[in-house]
Amino acid sequence: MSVRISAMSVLPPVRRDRVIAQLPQCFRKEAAIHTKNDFNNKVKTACQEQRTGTVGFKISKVIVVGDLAVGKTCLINRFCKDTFDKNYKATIGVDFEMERFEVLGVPFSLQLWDTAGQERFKCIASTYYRGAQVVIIVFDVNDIASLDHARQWLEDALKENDPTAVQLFLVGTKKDLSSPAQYSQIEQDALKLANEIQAEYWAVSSLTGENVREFFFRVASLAFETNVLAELEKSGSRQIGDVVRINSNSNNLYAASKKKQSNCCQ
Ligand SMILES: Nc1nc2c(ncn2[C@@H]2O[C@H](COP(=O)(O)OP(=O)(O)OP(=O)(O)O)[C@@H](O)[C@H]2O)c(=O)[nH]1
Ligand SMILES: [Mg+2]
Repeated sequence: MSVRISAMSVLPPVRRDRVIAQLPQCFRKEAAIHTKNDFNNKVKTACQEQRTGTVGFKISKVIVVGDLAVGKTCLINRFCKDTFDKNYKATIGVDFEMERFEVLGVPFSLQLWDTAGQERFKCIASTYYRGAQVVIIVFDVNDIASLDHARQWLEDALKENDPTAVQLFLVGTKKDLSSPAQYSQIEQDALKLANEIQAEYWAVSSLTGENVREFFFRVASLAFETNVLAELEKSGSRQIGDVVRINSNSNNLYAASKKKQSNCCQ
């Protein structure tokens, strides 16, 4: 508790437009990590009671992969800087941005790794895949080949990570460039793939900003939820018992700690 207060006083406050009080909804119910309307009850209670352990200091690593020029950098720049550059500048290797959120009153950070899609930079970029909690596979909704390559990007990203621990998103970009008819055709294929690889599907436009903020809020919220649940599982009953003791009577705590000490010397 005291650590949390001092960390909060050192860091600047989280931007007002990065405060998440409610679970943002998925884009398509047919391809979502889950379709619940609200945060998990255990997570909500833990946040209210400030029992989120180390989650408030955690930085979750997010890697953004996909073919060259599909719009990975523009997607990150639209969200983090609210800018859009119509000129293509290839990412060389990797870049990263930090984004701080506050979810259900708890600070939470995402480290967004923007990787190169160009083949010649791929081997540098792939050395940064390790330790990702979230993998975002980006394709261009006007380029079916970039969707076909999504599986390969996924395979490469998962080589460096525990597949069961990664949250996956499949994101179609440049929605502004496609007609509704063209779009709905590629969306069928994208939804099918998203289901096969168990990814949550989104379609966005970094030019207009459509769905960009909603998407990243969803990523932050789901990553946060997973982290809190993992923390609760890890801490189990021992820490919860300790908190009860602290709250009920500080003398008891002293007695308990003395007892613990004597036990451990035996
Ligand atoms: N119309 C439109 N153009 C976009 C959009 N997103 C990106 N672009 C354009 O697509 C081109 C490539 O965008 P980038 O974000 O640099 O692509 P990238 O995936 O980062 O490419 P690499 O770094 O080489 O892997 C640029 O010219 C962008 O302006 C979008 O939503 N709409
Ligand atoms: Mg780029």
